[in-house]
Amino acid sequence: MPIKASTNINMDRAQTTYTYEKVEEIAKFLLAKPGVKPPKIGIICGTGLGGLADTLVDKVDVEYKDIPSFPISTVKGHAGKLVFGNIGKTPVVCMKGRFHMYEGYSMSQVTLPVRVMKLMGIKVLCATNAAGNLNKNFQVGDLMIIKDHIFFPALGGFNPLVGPNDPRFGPRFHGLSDLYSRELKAVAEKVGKELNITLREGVYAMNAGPSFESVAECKMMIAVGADVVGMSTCPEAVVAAHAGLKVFGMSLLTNDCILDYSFGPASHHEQVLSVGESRGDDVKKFFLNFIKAIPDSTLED
Ligand SMILES: O=P(O)(O)O[C@@H]1C[C@H](O)[C@@H](CO)O1
Ligand SMILES: Nc1nc2[nH]cnc2c(=O)[nH]1
Repeated sequence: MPIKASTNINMDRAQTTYTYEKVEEIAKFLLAKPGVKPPKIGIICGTGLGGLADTLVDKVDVEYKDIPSFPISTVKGHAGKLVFGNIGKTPVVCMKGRFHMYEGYSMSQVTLPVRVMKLMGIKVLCATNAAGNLNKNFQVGDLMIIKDHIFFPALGGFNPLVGPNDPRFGPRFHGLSDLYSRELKAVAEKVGKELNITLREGVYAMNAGPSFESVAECKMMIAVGADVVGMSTCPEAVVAAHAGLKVFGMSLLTNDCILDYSFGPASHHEQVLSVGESRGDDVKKFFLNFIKAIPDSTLED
């Protein structure tokens, strides 16, 4: 696909691009669409995992290109639309396609949808992703609950909260020691057991991408406590928690990271898509049941 120059892409570190009023305007634009109900849960579908959005009942699709000021998806496996609908009695919105730093989007662009979903009314953000496996006890195809993360770009200054802080989005300083909701993790564990789906738990590390990791980088990530590595999720999780949302994260392990120089060069994207396809049914089954198991009290103000 030819790449078109776009004014939509910039690499500013500061969170200056979208004011509260702009985010509110986008939220109101979406809520005014016929058939759209204020969602209680936002779900970000990772690479190859968009099938979950197709399972919603009473669906309304809105293409990113038709949403004012929204970025567009440029990656295979990310369809580029919001899908509103119901899971059981709960109104949800799925992002069928997310934005990544390596596409050239700023952190404010990557996380814009989270703030839009917050102003539309969500209380819980579920972020899914495809990730490379670093843990010798895990296997390709496993699902892993994210219990914590290592946000390498943020440690280097690319934190989505850099820049002037509007307190209507959240506080200036915000602790991350309980970033991934322990309450939602407990619900997920119970649902996994009931469905007989094995759920691993571990630490997700974010590499900005688009290069997959070198052997030395993989070894470094293992040494600092990462179980899997990907190219997303941390920015959205941080902005969601800053806004007071409960966050649940899940990785599908789509490939083993290469820890041995005897392997040739590997680019995993096609494998990522095919494992997403082959494990998609379990991901759908898990989320349909997980969303239904979230207590009403968790989705109240
Ligand atoms: O959007 P996610 O994090 O699921 O996508 C992963 C990271 C890259 O975008 C892509 C690599 O295949 O999959
Ligand atoms: N950084 C990174 N992201 C991925 N997404 C899916 N697999 C991988 C991987 O091995 N590394």
